[in-house]
Amino acid sequence: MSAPFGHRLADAVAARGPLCVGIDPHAPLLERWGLPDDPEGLARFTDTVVEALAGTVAVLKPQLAFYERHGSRGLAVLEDGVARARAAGALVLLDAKRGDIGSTMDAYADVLRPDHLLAADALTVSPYLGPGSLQPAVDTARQYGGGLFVLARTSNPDAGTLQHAVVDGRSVAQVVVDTVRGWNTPGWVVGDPLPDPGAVRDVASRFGPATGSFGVVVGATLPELDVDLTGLGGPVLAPGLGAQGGSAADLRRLFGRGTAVVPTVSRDVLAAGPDPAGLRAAAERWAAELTG
Ligand SMILES: O=C(O)c1cc(=O)[nH]c(=O)n1[C@@H]1O[C@H](COP(=O)(O)O)[C@@H](O)[C@H]1O
Repeated sequence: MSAPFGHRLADAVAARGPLCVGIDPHAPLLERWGLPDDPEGLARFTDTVVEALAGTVAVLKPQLAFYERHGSRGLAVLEDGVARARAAGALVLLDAKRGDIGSTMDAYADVLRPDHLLAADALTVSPYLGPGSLQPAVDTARQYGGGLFVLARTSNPDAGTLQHAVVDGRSVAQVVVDTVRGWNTPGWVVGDPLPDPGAVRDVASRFGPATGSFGVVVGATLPELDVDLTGLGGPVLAPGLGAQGGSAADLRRLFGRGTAVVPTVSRDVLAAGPDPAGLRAAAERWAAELTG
């Protein structure tokens, strides 16, 4: 088994900085890069991004939807891109937002197994079927040293319609955060009393050490941080930067300078292609802003 994802992420962030770049080959971006909207165009786009960035950024986050729309040939492009990104030293977070009943979730989580054709380091998952439905993915992640990022407070404007709903005095988003805090606490399972936030000793940031393998997604677009991340013990993936309006200043406003935050940018970096130097410069600009 590889080392636990949380440890590998902390090492990657220490060596390369916290930036995650999303690989989102939208049809308009392919066109802008002068590429056809077909598997060949997809392959050239993916190769270019991987070659330009996999040796320098901590995490690459391919968005599965943009590969699936090209059918099996698109998935073959993704398999190749994921393998090459990992070989070049980037962690790969597969953005698939999976969520289903346990038996199906178990199959989705197979992507965290090293022998899977798409073998990724971590996976985004949706908790809509209830925190317990994600348990098979937690088990697979633990077994193979993988990670999960669970949607908690997403970056889209109407996300609060569901995520602010209150269940037994806690918002849905808070239930998600508390569950992930539990998964980062040894021995805890869904249904147990919630672990004390202070139980995870806070050494790296006010959100706890970034060494847990289970993280949450909290958008950089939120007007205010309306979930309590204290003692989370794992990373916070923060999308919504650039194209969705979020900025480095928003990240600082929402999260302070906690090292456990992994900011992720897709279009705002990818628009600088297809020149690899342009892509690298755009990623470096974001990295500088985020750490500045
Ligand atoms: O899980 C995600 O990555 C995610 C969660 C969220 O709340 N908002 C969000 O935009 N994302 C993803 O992050 C990427 C954002 O792309 P850009 O807006 O181009 O940076 C897309 O692939 C989204 O699917």
